Amino acid sequence: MVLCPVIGKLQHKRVVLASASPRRQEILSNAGLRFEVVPSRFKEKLHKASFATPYAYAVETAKQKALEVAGRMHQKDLRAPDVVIGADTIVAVGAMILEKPVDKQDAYRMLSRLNGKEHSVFTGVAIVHCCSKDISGPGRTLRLTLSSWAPRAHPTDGRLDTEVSEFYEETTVKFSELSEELLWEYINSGEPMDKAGGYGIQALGGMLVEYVHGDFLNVVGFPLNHFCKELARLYYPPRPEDLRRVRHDSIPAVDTFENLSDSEAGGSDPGQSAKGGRGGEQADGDRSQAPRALDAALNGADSRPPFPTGLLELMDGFKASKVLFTACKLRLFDVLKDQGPLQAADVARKLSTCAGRTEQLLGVCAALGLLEKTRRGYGNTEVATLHLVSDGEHSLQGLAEYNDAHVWGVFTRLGLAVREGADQTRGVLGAMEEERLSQNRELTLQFMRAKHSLSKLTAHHVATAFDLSRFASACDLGGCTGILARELAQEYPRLQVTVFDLPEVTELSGGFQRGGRQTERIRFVPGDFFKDSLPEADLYVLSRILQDWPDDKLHKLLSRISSSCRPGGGLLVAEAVAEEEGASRSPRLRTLSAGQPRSPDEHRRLLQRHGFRDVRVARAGDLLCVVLGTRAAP
Ligand SMILES: Cc1cn([C@@H]2O[C@H](COP(=O)(O)OP(=O)(O)OP(=O)(O)O)[C@@H](O)[C@H]2O)c(=O)[nH]c1=O
Repeated sequence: MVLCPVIGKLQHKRVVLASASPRRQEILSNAGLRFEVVPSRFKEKLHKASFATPYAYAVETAKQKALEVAGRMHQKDLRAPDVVIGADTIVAVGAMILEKPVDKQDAYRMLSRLNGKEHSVFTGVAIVHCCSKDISGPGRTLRLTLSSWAPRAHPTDGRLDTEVSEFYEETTVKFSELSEELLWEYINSGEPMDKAGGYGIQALGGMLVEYVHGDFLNVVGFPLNHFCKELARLYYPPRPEDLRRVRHDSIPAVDTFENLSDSEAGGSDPGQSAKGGRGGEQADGDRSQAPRALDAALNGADSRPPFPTGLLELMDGFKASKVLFTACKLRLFDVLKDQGPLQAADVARKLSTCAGRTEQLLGVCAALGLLEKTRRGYGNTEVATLHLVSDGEHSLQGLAEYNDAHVWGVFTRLGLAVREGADQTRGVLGAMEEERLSQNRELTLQFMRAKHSLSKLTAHHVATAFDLSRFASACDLGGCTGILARELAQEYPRLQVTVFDLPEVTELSGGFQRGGRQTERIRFVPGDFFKDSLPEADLYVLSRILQDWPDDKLHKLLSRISSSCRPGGGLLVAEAVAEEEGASRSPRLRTLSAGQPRSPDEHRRLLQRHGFRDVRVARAGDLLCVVLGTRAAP
């Protein structure tokens, strides 16, 4: 059987399938693989929003399922299996990921989303090669860095070293237009309940399907063909002379995009190179993932270090940001919102851009989960519709524009900042400082749009982190466009809110106001909180202000607020979350301003130092920590 030699490579190894899926077990058994079944106990609760693409989520889930079983078996019987296979199948429609329905209503919700639509089924697969090594034993113990920071088992008398090979497969499926009656009849059959997306293509669910493009078994739950190719690559790696130039596809297809930047646009559709999954391409440059490399490395026959996948992702990261910024600047998402889906050539025509390079850009955006590609062309995904269309309620277009126009330049001067220690924002935004915002209206507006879009994400969390109903008036220092003021006025019907900010900001804030009753309780007062008297208020608010100032300025501002605040008054501070004190600072690079994120305890001590007591700390989403202190009697 053509695949036997490949499957045969595993015949003399202890293979475990870390899956309770009867379909997966059947597919692998039918292919002649001998294995034990040890269902994984990994809870499939990874934070979906933290993955750039649906398939990245499936691959990571598959990996964690397999590593959990490998670690548990290593602990239990001190001899981990040789190979553990994990898999995770998800259905993706737009940027929405559909897993197994929790109940019939959920199944109905899923099937309704899929009804009459084309969607993708991704199965992520992880092949974990294990090697238990007795750390007290003789010989060389080589700690191999995992290609991903996977949890290690807590060895009793040996360390479990693992090498993870991972990939995903995508299959496109289209449902016919289905009646409510048929959907409920299918749901009441019970078949949907243990299947991603709420359907089983291999059974009754087959009746719902109009067409399938790609590997059918991948939909059922295990991409056998890709799995065998992966085994072939691992156990029969190409000879050096066969090796193509190593391509790092940590940012799918950006590499292709870059290659084409120096030649007439054309070439392969980057979206396709991303479809094959990372294992196929990554592994070409990733030979150290092959088990032979692990054996050789452990026996000293080969001292090459493990492939630095994570590091390459870090090196490539800037390309993805620049692709996003370019797409935003071209208003790509606006065009697709109004006229999508569109074929690449039509997009190029509407944007008056080069057809070939536009196609590359679209492919990369699709690979990054910003666009979805169907037979009818490219359309916005859910996240693009929500956050990248310029007039959307939750648009982050302003932030992208500002980062591209200004912050990007700041980071090009990072070396100077590190060498000279100066705050390099002056180098790029210096124009803003020296010539003052008032003489640079466009720059001010870009800054305000960026701050407006970012503040919109957290304004409600900040306004509701504590019960502020005891205050009758609030002053939002540096309140910019008044987005937080709106939330405060909306949340606390009797609160009067003053937004206090530089004259060149308050004169432009009108453009950001939307109507509504609460605006009657909001006023904008121009001024400089370092120089001018602060408006009277029961509660002073600082949202994303302190972290942008050096300590001397920060203490000056807090001292001025403390003097203006009457006993019993409050100070509400909302700032970027930093790691706990002493840990490495949040890896999110700041805009090189002179301030830095502080831990909740550092904020607490800061307020106490300036006369505030009963200091409480809360979290506002993933981004901010909120601190509220009460002014003590002097
Ligand atoms: C789209 C589709 C999915 N499935 C099954 O859906 C489950 C996905 O869930 P999972 O979390 O990946 O796997 P599991 O079943 O929970 O097992 P485990 O690996 O232990 O998590 C798997 O069963 C698949 O076959 C079908 O049988 N037919 C289909 O058309």
